[in-house]
Amino acid sequence: MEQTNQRIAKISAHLYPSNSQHMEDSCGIRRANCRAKGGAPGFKVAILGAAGGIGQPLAMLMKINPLVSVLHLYDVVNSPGVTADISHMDTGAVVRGFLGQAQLESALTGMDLVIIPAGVPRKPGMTRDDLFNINAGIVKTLCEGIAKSCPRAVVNLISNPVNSTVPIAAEVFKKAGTYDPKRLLGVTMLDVVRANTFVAEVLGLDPRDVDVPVVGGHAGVTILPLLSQVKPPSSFTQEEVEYLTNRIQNGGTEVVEAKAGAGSATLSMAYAAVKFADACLRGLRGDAGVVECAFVSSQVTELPFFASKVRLGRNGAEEVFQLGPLNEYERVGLEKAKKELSASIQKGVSFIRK
Ligand SMILES: NC(=O)C1=CN([C@@H]2O[C@H](COP(=O)(O)OP(=O)(O)OC[C@H]3O[C@@H](n4cnc5c(N)ncnc54)[C@H](O)[C@@H]3O)[C@@H](O)[C@H]2O)C=CC1
Ligand SMILES: O=C([O-])CC(=O)C(=O)O
Repeated sequence: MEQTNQRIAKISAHLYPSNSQHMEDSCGIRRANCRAKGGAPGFKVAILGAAGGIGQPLAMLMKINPLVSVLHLYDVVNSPGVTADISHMDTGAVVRGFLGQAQLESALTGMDLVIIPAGVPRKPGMTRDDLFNINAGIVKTLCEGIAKSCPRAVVNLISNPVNSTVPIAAEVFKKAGTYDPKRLLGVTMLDVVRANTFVAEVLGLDPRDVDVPVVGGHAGVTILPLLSQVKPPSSFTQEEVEYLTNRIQNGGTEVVEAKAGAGSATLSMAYAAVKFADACLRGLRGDAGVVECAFVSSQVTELPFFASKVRLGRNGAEEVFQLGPLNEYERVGLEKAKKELSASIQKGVSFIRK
């Protein structure tokens, strides 16, 4: 009997070299005999709000991303179930779940990239700004956690109103002494994704071959598609310009109304968030020429934050590009966008400085 036990121990030690360390599995249960997974090079990514409408498909898509080695899923509800589910996917990333404020620190420690889709979504008849009262506090708390536990992480902020939540995050980081403007990015990728789709429809092209810069911010008239700079170079009638600008600016509302009270864009947003996060990770890896639109600290206009094309590198948004030549229609749109943006930015700043 003793001999048999020794043989099993020997085989086990060979098969499970990490046996003595007891790995924590995806449900947070400490389980013996889990072989140390991974070792695969990659980045550590946390999703805050991972059990939500965006969070769940986003978690699924990030689990597939080969650049991710560790995926932390944090929420105030339901994260154990989502984590258990996602963790069964036979892709490289190791998944761990975290539930509630008491586990925020563990969820964030060591992360390279933090994606934040936490917060309430719109219902028909609401503007994104109507979400401010609830989401401002959520973003503040989560950013305080980031400042404490992973101050060097790149942050992708999705929670609305982005035009105000990004300034809130910046103020929280400034207060904590950890602010690096290059590492804080408001996610406006869905505006670009929509613009590519709608413009491709009008031009009769494959959306994958179309690139539309969308600048400004992420609400109504602050969403400014630059149709004069579409690639491949294209011309539009004035009617097409007005139709496209209006549809791109109101894409979010189109989904909110179609969902009729059941929330806002989640699936297309998860797609857009992964497209953007993947670009950030390629930048962190050191890939050259990674350029996407994002709402960042900016000197492109007189406003402290503005969405435009940025070059993503090892330190986040390493270069913020100028807007390039605008036509008259776009110049008028820019003035309108700046007026609303300025108020939204100020509202975010005042929330923390009050
Ligand atoms: N930037 C963009 O382009 C877009 C932004 N959004 C915004 O994303 C946010 C989330 O949308 P959905 O996923 O549809 O909402 P949802 O309500 O389905 O999910 C939100 C999740 O956040 C969680 N949450 C709430 N408070 C939290 C906290 N303190 N810490 C961690 N998690 C917390 C909730 O438990 C829930 O699981 C909304 O503010 C929405 O307006 C939505 C679409 C596009
Ligand atoms: O419209 C909303 O409330 C959600 C959002 O930001 C979008 O879909 O662009």
